[in-house]
Amino acid sequence: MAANNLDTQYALSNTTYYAIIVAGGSGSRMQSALPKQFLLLNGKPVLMYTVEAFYKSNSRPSIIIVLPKDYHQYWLELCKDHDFRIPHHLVNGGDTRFQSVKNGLALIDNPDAVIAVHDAVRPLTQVTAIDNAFTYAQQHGNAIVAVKSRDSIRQLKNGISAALIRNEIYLVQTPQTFQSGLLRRAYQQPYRDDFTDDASVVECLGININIIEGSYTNLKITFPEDIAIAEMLLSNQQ
Ligand SMILES: Nc1ccn([C@@H]2O[C@H](COP(=O)(O)OP(=O)(O)OP(=O)(O)O)[C@@H](O)[C@H]2O)c(=O)n1
Ligand SMILES: C[C@](O)(CO)[C@H](O)COP(=O)(O)O
Repeated sequence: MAANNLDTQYALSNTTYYAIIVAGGSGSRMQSALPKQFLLLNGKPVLMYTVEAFYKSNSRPSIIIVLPKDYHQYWLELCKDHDFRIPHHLVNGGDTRFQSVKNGLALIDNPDAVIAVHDAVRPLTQVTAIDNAFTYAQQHGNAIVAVKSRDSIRQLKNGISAALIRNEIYLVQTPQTFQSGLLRRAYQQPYRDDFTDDASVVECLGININIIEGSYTNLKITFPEDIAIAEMLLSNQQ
């Protein structure tokens, strides 16, 4: 675990809300030499937009950024270049998103914490979604943001396709927010390939996952074309 050595370093111990921003991936589908969390959107790195959204929220969580271990120095230099001073702590990423979340969790020892896990590569998340997720999880144990499918949905199995009921289908996003004890217990389970998000890990404990309203613009930057879409959406927001 590496600590951020900017003058933004601060103690994690006594806030209730925490955000684990997972930026430990390599972005293979983006096919760029630089991991996508550091790519520029209208001149500013993706990860900075994401951290800013949490910093601007009313919840004002303590922020933990999970980075690939070879990119800590690179990030610190980016922070200096962009005069980025939002307080945060840095942790090494793992080989999977699951392991990266686990590494972030290891930094939090407050049993009363409410923890949001968020993809670094969702820079367009709205502050209201962050606040709603924290508040809902504090009251009900967990909350994930998701949007209803706008397209018709079919499932293809063994060559046979079948329509699914669209109104029952949600597309899951982040933040995904949980009471600390629950998330910690969930991440003690052995890794499985079908753990594609935090909700799937927690659900494995037999817990019902609460869905709250997300936004269609909460894009996950995954493929090269997503950069232009994100830049356009950001320009519209300003
Ligand atoms: N070992 C990993 C893998 C992913 N992530 C993070 O999880 C988020 C969502 O993952 P994804 O979009 O799949 O990112 P990558 O794994 O980097 O992309 P790809 O699957 O295309 O390689 C990203 O912010 C990514 O940095 C992480 O922290 N640690
Ligand atoms: C966590 C997530 O963003 C929810 O939609 C998604 O599951 C990440 O998936 P990926 O395969 O790591 O892109």
